[in-house]
Amino acid sequence: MAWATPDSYFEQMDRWLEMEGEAERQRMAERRTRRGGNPERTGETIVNLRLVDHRTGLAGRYLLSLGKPAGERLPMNRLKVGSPIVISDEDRLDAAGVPGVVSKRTPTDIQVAVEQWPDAKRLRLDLSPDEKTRLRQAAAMARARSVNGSQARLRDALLGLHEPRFHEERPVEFVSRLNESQQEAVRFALSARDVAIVHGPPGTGKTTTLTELIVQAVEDGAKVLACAPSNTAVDNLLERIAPHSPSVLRVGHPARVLEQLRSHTLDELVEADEGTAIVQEILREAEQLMRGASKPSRSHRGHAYRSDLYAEAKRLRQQARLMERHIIQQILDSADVICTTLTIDEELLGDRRFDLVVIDEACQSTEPALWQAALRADRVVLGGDHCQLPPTVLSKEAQREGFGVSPMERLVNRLGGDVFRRLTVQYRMNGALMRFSSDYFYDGQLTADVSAAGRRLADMPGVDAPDDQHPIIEFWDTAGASWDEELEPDGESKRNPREADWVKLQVEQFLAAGVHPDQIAVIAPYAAQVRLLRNRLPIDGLEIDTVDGFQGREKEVVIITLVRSNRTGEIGFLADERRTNVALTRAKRALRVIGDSATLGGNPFYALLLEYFQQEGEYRTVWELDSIDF
Ligand SMILES: Nc1ncnc2c1ncn2[C@@H]1O[C@H](COP(=O)(O)OP(=O)(O)OP(=O)(O)O)[C@@H](O)[C@H]1O
Repeated sequence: MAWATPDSYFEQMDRWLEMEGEAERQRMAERRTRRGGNPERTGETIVNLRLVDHRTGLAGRYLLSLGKPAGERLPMNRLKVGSPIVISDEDRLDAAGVPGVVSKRTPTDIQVAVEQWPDAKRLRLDLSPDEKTRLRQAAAMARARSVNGSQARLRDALLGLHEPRFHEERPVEFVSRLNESQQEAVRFALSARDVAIVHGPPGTGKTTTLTELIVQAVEDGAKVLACAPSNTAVDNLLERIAPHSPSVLRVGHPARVLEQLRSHTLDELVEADEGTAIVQEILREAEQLMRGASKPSRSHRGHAYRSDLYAEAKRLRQQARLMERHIIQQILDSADVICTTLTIDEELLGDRRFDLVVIDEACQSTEPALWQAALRADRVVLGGDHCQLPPTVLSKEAQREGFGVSPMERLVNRLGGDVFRRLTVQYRMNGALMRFSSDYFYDGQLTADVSAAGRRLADMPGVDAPDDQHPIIEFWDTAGASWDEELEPDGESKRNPREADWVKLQVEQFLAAGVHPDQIAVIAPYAAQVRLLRNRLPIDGLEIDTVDGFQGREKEVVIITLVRSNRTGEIGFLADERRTNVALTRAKRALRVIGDSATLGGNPFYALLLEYFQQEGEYRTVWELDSIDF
């Protein structure tokens, strides 16, 4: 989509943002008032939680760890680190809950940061509409609308209103070993005067390339803001940058609590700062004064004395807060690279500007999410792949109108090759496994690096697989076998029990051959099928998830169940080819897919995919199985 002026663009975005807000609010209201059925089924609610532990975080927030009774595992849910939530009293759902943010997750516990103590025994968590983020995005867009000078030039370049401009490329001494297309992308991005894009198809080292770009920019003396839409993607970047640049700082909640990441978080750095001991001492003193003041006293003088103590305690608290703020600002000042999600804590970063903003996974960002980060420098580099998952949009109407198109996709479509460089060597898939995706999505430009090109299951230590020269690439067709899809009881999601039986058989075969459970991914497009499979295959280490859970990840073996099988050829959101592209490109050595060619084959994309399996791999039918009544 193209807009003729900044005003028309921002007016459209304000409208879509409002529609999205309305869709989120409606969804939460429906969830909270729905009676009967299992409220956890949506993945947006967890019920029957108890307080397991608590502590105090920065700026006096409470960090509450919540879990099920007897340490039961939490249900499959979409409450990720950084998600806004509401905690409510399970028995008083009509009362307004306490708002907060998820700050950590384990299989059995979920930690949330809140400013108020929730007063209840049985707690419920609901994913909440993200009003705060929306307000920040709307405010950033309002600013972007009225900027001038170099910022206006960048804005207009990001809107595609003028061609991107570049300096002459300069020679670069790379710190990592990069292939030719990666080197070219770094030189290109370093030469950008306003905007440049690094297009990274699956496994091509997009994050590796963006990391090199950041390291090079820092060597040139630049201050860099490194962002991504999700906490996990920010952590990925941070993990790569940290070994090269000690002064990299992570703000916000890290989703992965790795030791090497923790030492870069603002919380840890503040804690390690010498000044923090003094702040804590002052806070202790303030607390003592408060305690003294709250002791009962009858004398008249006592009353005045008490209010003096309160006033002094308040003064000390303010002093401590100021000192803490000063420490934080010093830490921010000394960082060469600051890593954060696109939802920027404006209070923390103030009007700090950078020489370069880098946004990884930029194709998972909506347009309004771009502007908080983009306005903080005159140069922006976006990295991503518009042929993989687009941003999530709830409002069906906004989606239909085009809200699901990320800024990166829009720019690539509008400006073409002038604005991006594509990485073309991939390090994940065996060459044959890669071919379909390369031909269909990437103009046949991908090649497999020698380290990956010949990867086979038989080469894995301890695995007893046929010593075939080919990787495993199989499509199992259920056409005519009546392995029909069904609607999950009390739900809207689809599942296919017979395909689930087949998946179980495949997993058992791979395990028997010596493949470790954590080397296998089972991918299903529908949450109901994921739930069914998780019940049937409770194997430690085996990951069963929807496509979204696997974006950016890889496994030795991937099993995909496509679920849809009906007489009308309806394929629902399988029609989004990019979703299937992600699923197909996670495997390094073995890929087995099950689906119904009669249902899928009417779609030209799946017709080509089936052809690929016939040519490159094996095309089998479930009629071959010893008994299809297993
Ligand atoms: N030039 C290179 N030489 C050797 N290995 C490389 C090179 N570039 C990337 N890799 C390897 O390829 C793998 C993928 O790299 P990276 O995670 O940077 O890719 P990505 O494109 O961000 O991945 P995704 O497909 O998940 O978005 C990593 O294991 C990385 O070490």
